[in-house]
Amino acid sequence: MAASKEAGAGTFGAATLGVGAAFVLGAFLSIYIAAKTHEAAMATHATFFLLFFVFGLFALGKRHFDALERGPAPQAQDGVQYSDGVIRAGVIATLFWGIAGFAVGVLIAFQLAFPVLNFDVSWLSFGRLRPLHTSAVIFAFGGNALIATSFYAVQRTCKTRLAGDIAPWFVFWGYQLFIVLAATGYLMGVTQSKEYAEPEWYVDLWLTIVWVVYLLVFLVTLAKRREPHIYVANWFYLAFIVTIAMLHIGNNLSIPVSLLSVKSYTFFGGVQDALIQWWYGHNAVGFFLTAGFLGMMYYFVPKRAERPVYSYRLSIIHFWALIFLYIWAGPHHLHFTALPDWAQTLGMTFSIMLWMPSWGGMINGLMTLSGAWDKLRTDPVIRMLVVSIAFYGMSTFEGPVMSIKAVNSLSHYTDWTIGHVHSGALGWVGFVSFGAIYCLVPWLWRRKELYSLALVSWHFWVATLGIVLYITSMWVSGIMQGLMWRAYNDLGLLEYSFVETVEAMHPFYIIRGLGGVLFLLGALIMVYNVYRTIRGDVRQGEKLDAAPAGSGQIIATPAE
Ligand code: HEM
Ligand code: HEM
Ligand SMILES: [Cu+2]
Repeated sequence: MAASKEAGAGTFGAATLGVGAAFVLGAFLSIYIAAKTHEAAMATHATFFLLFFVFGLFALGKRHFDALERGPAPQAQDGVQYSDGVIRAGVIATLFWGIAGFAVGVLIAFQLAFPVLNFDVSWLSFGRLRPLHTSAVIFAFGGNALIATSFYAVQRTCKTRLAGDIAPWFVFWGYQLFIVLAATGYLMGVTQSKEYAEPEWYVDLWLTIVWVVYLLVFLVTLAKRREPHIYVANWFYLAFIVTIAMLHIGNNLSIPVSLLSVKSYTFFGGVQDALIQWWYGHNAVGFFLTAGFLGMMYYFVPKRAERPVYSYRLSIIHFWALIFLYIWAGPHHLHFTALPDWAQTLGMTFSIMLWMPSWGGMINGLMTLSGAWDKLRTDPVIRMLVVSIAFYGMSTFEGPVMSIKAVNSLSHYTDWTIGHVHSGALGWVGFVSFGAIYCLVPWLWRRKELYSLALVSWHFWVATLGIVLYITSMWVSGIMQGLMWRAYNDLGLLEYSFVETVEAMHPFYIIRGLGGVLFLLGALIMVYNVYRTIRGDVRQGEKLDAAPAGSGQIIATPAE
């Protein structure tokens, strides 16, 4: 089906014309808004939209004329012409945004230690750079990694080409536009002040369009699969895509002031707004930072280890339990607030139960290596993947503990939360993505192996040391901070002033910053390694005892 579409590219297809028409309309709307608005930020963003549509039109035209004079069809695998170009672009975007996001993380870490680094410039102030960091690492780095790996896994496990010709590219470029709008918006002070959902209404609408196309590409690819079974990684990816759509729309319901203004007012007020926000925020962790990356784990760990998933049955239980429990746990972000007590207790209870399916997933991932444990020694990519699973286990144990109200009364608002976040973010999300990229690059660029496995090993150790410095310093700093806040003297007065707690945290902020530098350094080593691999180089004198895992076949179909 897809192949015939490729062959029949002689005339402008209906899809090309439809998308072209939509882009023309979009361009005119952008010009109108840019010309009429009184807000500099809106004018800037309308111009970005305009550029997107104009370049989009050129790209459509170029694609059409290239198709007219296309040479012999590219090489097929398993008799399928996979669409890999968009995945290659996704891998590069992941690396690019990863470096940007980590670098901003390092900067804001040092701003907390040395406030002079705010430079008295509003654009560079901590308040604007912090959401820039969180969005860059979660949505730009993590999101691109998820889109790219999901496009890879769904094609290979369904033995069919990705649905649509233009659609996957629209998802890719549309998503990059979303990132640029969000990031530049924060710098200009445009935000609706909802954590992890800072972008304003027009950016939200744009993301909704992109996301729906993403969902359609994924679903139609699944529907035209040439394998009877839908492999478990796809369920996790699908749960991620569907739930993020639901959360994004729910939490961003708002009324814009006018078509020409960036400002909007949220639908909800007071504690209802808080509850919706943390229903969103918690499940963004659950479905973006967890379910999506579990999809990655379920594809890349078995592939790299060349072993089937340890227990397919466990993966099914793990899946349903995880998605059922996660959705109720959001109130653990609102302990001791105006939220009714029963709701807080409900959130706590579901969080504690969540420990079980989380560890089910961890066990399934780790035990997939049974019989291949020697690969931990010989293959640093496997080592990276395994350690990511270990961090997943650690943060999903810490989370339930922190959700207990007695514990949360100490940990809430402190650096302990920040430590928890980054053991999940750096250890789990970061490492599983790095592992997947190290697998993907040789497969996508048709290289035998990476330029250097020794450099992967360096990346692994440098980054691991960075994570350890980050999270241990935050545990100490966080618990100290919490204890200092609640310390009373004999007269019943507070023992410490606020500024004394800030002073006490200073050394730990420096340690955290250094940890961040190491993590960033590791990522730069990866970029170099990937660059040399793409160029087709192999490092001299390197002993390759790790057998490269082949690509193109489904390694793990159900054992039953
Ligand atoms: C070089 C690596 C990194 C450094 C140095 C770093 C540093 C920081 C700093 C200083 C903060 C603000 C903490 C505060 O307000 O007290 C922060 C927040 C945050 N970072 Fe990172 N970060 C890094 C990587 C990442 C990655 C890879 C992710 C996710 C995949 C991530 C996710 C987050 C999140 C979600 C928050 C907000 C936490 C909260 O509000 O509780 N970070 N980071
Ligand atoms: C069973 C799994 C988990 C549970 C029950 C859980 C629970 C919690 C709790 C209780 C908090 C503190 C809320 C507060 O005091 O404000 C928290 C914060 C957070 N957790 Fe987890 N966690 C889990 C797994 C994870 C994982 C795997 C990640 C990252 C990949 C993660 C990312 C975060 C983030 C980003 C925050 C900070 C939210 C904010 O205030 O900005 N969590 N989690
Ligand atoms: Cu949560």
